[in-house]
Amino acid sequence: MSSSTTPTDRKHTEVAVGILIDAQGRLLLSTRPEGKPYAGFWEFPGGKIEAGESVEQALRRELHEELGITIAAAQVWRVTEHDYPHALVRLHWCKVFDWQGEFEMREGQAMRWQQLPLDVAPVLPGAVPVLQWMAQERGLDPSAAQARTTA
Ligand SMILES: Nc1nc2c([nH]c(=O)n2[C@H]2C[C@H](O)[C@@H](COP(=O)(O)OP(=O)(O)OP(=O)(O)O)O2)c(=O)[nH]1
Repeated sequence: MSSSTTPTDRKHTEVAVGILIDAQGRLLLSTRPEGKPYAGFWEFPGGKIEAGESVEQALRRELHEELGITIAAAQVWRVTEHDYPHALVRLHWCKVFDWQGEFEMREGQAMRWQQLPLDVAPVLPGAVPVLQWMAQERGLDPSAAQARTTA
């Protein structure tokens, strides 16, 4: 019998992620703040779901904390998983079309509104499938969703 830890032994970290889409169909990406794993990588805004929170509540809290905006209703669109060395994450992706307030980068992150294919890189690996689905929805080649350059 092996006592090693198999991937199924790891507990998922539940994460709420917002795909903010503006009137021109652009997507909001921001950089991961210093001090976090993958600092400087581009990601969609969001964060860990706390005990007792729904995905929507967690997303509303995180976007307020990180960006200073208040979102209207948000429904889960897709759920994905990614196994990082630092955590096994389950990502609950919500498209968000309505929000109130002015954007403020409260964690010192950079932010860009992006069309596909992106012109920022590198992107957090756990966000790649979602970029491919978004590209597919727009009739673009999914493999070209990310920037060709490496930043
Ligand atoms: N926000 C966000 N997280 C993502 C994306 N893709 C992806 O794999 N993740 C992963 C990275 C992290 O392991 C996890 C989010 O955790 P986090 O550390 O950013 O969350 P948090 O702000 O609540 O962190 P904390 O400092 O409060 O602990 O989800 C994405 O596009 N956006």
